[in-house]
Amino acid sequence: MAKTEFHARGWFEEPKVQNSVAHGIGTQNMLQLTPQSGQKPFKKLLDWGVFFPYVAQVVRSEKFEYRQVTEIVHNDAVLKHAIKQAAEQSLREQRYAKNGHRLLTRSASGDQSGSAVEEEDERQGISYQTILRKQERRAISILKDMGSTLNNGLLAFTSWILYKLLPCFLSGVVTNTKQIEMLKTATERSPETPLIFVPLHRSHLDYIMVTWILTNNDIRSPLVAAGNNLQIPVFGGLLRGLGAFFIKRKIDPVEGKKDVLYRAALHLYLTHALKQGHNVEFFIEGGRTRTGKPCMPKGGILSVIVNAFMDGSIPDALLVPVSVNYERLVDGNFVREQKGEKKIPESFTKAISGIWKALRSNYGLMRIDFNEPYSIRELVNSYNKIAREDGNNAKVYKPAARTLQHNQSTSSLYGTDVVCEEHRNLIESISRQVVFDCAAATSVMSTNALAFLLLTRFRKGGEEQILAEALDDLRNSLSGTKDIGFSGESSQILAYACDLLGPGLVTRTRDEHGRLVIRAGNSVESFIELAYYSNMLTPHFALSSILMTTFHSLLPETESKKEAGVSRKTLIDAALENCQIYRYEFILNKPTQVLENLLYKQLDDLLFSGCLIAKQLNDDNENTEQAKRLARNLAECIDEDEDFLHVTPNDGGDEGMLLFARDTLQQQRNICEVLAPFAWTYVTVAQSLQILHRNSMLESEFISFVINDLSSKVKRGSCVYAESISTDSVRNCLKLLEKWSVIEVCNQQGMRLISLNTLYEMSRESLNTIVKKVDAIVPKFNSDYFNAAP
Ligand SMILES: O=P(O)(O)OC[C@H](O)CO
Repeated sequence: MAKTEFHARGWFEEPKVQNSVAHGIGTQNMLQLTPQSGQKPFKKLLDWGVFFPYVAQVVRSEKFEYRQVTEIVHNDAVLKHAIKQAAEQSLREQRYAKNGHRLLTRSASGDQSGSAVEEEDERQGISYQTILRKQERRAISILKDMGSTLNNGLLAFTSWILYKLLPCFLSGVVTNTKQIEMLKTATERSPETPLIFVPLHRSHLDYIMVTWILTNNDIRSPLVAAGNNLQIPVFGGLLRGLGAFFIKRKIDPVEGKKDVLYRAALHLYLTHALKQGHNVEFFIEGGRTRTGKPCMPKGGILSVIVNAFMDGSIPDALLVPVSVNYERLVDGNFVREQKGEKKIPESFTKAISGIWKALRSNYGLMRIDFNEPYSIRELVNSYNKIAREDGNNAKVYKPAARTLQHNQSTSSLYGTDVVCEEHRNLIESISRQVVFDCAAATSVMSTNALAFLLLTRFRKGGEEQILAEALDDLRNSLSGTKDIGFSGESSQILAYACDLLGPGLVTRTRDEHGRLVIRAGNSVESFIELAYYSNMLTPHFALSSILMTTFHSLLPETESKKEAGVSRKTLIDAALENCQIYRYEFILNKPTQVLENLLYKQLDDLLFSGCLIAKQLNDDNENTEQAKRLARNLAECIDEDEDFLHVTPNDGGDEGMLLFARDTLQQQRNICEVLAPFAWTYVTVAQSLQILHRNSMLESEFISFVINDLSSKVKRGSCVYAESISTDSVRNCLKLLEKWSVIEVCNQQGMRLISLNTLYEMSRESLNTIVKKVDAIVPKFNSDYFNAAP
């Protein structure tokens, strides 16, 4: 990719637009948008804003009152109670440290009076008052570290700087005009209801971009929950002034011991922020995705917000799922971490060198989508409705005023899974729904499409013309279901995306016949990085990939037996089992959707595309099948009601049989390829379990072992997917094995030790069953018929 020299742009220079593709219809490029500058018709000709558009934009954009919250929290009775709790906890610990069991035993049996205990404390030099004062000072310091200093001055100044700097490395910041209008309408309609922005987290740039976009569209900037790893000199202060409030990434420093004071401070900070009319933003996945696909949600912050609604602190809040995507990731890549190396912590020098590098490069378009907000009140009502109609004793959630919340120990926190037990299922459902919706609404960028084609259809590369036809097909198949973040002629899009990703990732060269050929770079690292871009599309094709792979694993190996086919019910049941294997890798359905129905719907699509053939039905059954297909499509349209439109086909006898389709073999293979790299990671983890036999291991060591094993398989060529080398997927598979009780994970002084559960320790056979179960998700391309594919 040609490097653009960094140069500060002049006062009247228009944003840089060269080397970019057109963004979708109905969208606007914020870099070219200064609605307050006076350039629009009907504004005064001699308006100074015409000459200083960016200054006019930031000076004239709407200013809001941003109330500081820390003082209010500090005076809250609940915090005072938590300080006392923390002091008592500390007192107990000090007594234990000095006296061990001696004092505790005596106190418990009551043979020592209160004053005697105090005397003993005095002898030991323990003073409750000193401890209390220490906890009071700690509370002040926690709030000082945490608190945001969001203010209009810094917002305006940063906004102006960004107008000048962003065009140096981004060709556009694209938003959807209607979505911005929708947010404005929502705030106008109910100004006292806070907006809770919930973006999927891709880059550190997300923090300031969401704020920048909202500020310049006259929407109140949110307080943003940020990990304290970003509390670095200069940048930490800047982020704080732009709305960041910092949260420890590990809430309880000592395992098994709750930091009651910290939890109370955070809980109160958020609740008071909402009560003071602040909008809030938090990243539901905790950190940035390392794989390009969404991570499993962490319920922490959401739990506090739902609690605030449940205890009547706020009448309602609107959750706004936000989808962010970059044509090229400004943060670089996560290849090191995927290969098992440790993350390099954020620092001032790392930030400066990152910014310097960014300014001298081109990252293409950034796209942001604000999706339809959900009212927490309505969400709670609809989950209650389902709970009541299911009639299965599921909990019904009711908001109820609470005067004083004494028990903060289960309140929830940034990037942790700790949620208020009372609402655990509700929080889990809402957070999965938010992540699902964010992922579904993320716009596909040119680089996502190119990487997806290269990894699933053209692993050895392909002629540009043929790739362009495949891109046309992909765009057609996505149309109506996913937003495409680019427009124009497919071969131009490919050339543009190749240029953007650069020759280290993708090469575009002429072959001996003068034809342009596009190939993925041939290093392991290139494939891992390309997978990041490709994985944006993976969840969209996950169900069909599971179905197709399952179908082939059920199909008898020999040519003659294959004609018999597979029954629909057998296929769906086996696919459902395989979906369970991916439970920590993908969110395949919303909590309100029935997975089985979605699989039947995908099955219809596979039949329609000719990837499967239904055994000829007699006329009556044909009509029944058609009616059921229609009903499934209807259920898909009104997915909230799918529970009531659960339609399964008649599976009796030959009529439910699905036959192997010889003509579309390549297409079937492409579909299977979508999840094949994940399957290889999973099966390698399962096979590696044997090293745990009579041998517990640090989780980190086990992960390194699996990554090394995968690397040598890739080197030997026994695994063709270099992108299977993925620490994230290894971790997800370990969670699954823990869930299945195959392994046990115990925490010893902050280190995670894993070992086999007794059954699997005792019986090799049981362990082999697990390997076999996981192996069912690996596409069997070695079968004769796959080799016969063109
Ligand atoms: O992706 P991580 O883990 O570096 O975390 C990013 C978060 O924004 C940290 O606050």
